[in-house]
Amino acid sequence: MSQTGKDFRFPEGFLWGAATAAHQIEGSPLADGAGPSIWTRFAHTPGMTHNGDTGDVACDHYRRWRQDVALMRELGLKAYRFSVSWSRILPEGTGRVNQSGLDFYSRLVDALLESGIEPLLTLYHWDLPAALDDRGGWLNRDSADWFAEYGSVLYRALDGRVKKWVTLNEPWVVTDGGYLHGALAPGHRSRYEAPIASHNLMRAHGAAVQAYRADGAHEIGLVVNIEPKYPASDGAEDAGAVARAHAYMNEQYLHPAMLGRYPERMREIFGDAWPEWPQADFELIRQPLDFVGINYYTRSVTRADDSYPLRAGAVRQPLGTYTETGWEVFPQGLTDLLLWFKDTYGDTPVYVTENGAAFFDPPVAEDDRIRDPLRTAYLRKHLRAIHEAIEAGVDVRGYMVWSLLDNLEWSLGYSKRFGIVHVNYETQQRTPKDSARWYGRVIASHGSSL
Ligand SMILES: CO[C@H](O)c1c[n+]2c([nH]1)[C@H](O)[C@@H](O)[C@H](O)[C@H]2CO
Repeated sequence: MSQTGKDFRFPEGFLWGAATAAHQIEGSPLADGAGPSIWTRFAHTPGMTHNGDTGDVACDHYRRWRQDVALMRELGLKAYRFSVSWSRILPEGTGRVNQSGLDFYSRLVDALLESGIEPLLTLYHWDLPAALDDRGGWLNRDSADWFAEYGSVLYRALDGRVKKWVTLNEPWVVTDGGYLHGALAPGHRSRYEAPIASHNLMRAHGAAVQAYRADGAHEIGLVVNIEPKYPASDGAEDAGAVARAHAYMNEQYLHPAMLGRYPERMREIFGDAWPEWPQADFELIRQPLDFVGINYYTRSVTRADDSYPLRAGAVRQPLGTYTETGWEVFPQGLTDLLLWFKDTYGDTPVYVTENGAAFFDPPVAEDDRIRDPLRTAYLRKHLRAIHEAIEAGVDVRGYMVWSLLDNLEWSLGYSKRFGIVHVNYETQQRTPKDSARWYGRVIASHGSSL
């Protein structure tokens, strides 16, 4: 029972876990026959990342994975969401399979299962093989076939031991960051390329799900980052800005995947840069899914502005609490989003596949503790927000905290720490923060102690 007297016990079978991604934690990007990814290239391009930080070492998880699985077990995790590095499996992106790469993930999965931890495997968490980028990457319509081929190699090797598969992590970030604004790999800045990359990502998602239905026998879904948009005023201009921002981030991916069409406003947003798509593409994209993963971090109070392409921007809240990445702490937004998802797309099961915060953490104290009360408070509030949505009828099946470990925060390098476990990057020492110990108690109590 929590201090409030309310019992926040979650449904039986609710899956409690933590999430990471290959490029952010593994290191050794070219070990044992692996090929380079677009992030290997991007991070080694001067000026692209904070301090020139790269994933060459990261959390050295490629070599320390046994220790990390033991840590997950000690913390009491029941699930672990991780991604596979495509270019470890297929160094050229297609064709030749690198058995050493398959063996790494096979050993990891077996260790998780032996520890009573369910693996959730993400096929694509942003690290496209560089060899495929050389062939046009997500701008090439063949990318759907490349991705389905890659998925099938993993399905055949791991399905059965892995029973929950994710095709893409956050196609919006891949497109907005990698093709429109250029802040993420491959660093393109084109309003014409962005819709093409985005559409091919969704075609690839559909092709990988189709391939799974042929090769796999368990569950597969899509992970999206969605963010509730609230108008800065009750004026018509801001209402229009909210509608555009909502369509661009939240509906642009879920509508084709769940409804087989784009939201009306995409052409308003991109104008002549928004192509006419063949109807057959929507039959490919809209594949029945076993679940949808929702990554939630913050909300956006939105007003009209002259930014491109949205003509909409976020308004900082003077009384808001903000994390180190500048995101407002707003747990109600998660409840609102989960209710919106159910109202818009129906009763497809949902996992909150990422939720967490970067705060400035103090150093390890003499008692070996790292006191991170702000992170614990953030996680508690968001878990309570999920509980509220479940009570309102949303079928939320699990929660993966972002992240298990402090790790490489993409272009921000190692400057932001999201982990419930601290990583000393000089020594690779892992130290569970207070939030990790607290989370373990929440899991053991099935949420009652929230
Ligand atoms: C824009 O926020 C997104 O929902 C989002 C936040 N995050 C993500 N997506 C990515 O999936 C992770 O790789 C990031 O490390 C993590 C923290 O930044």
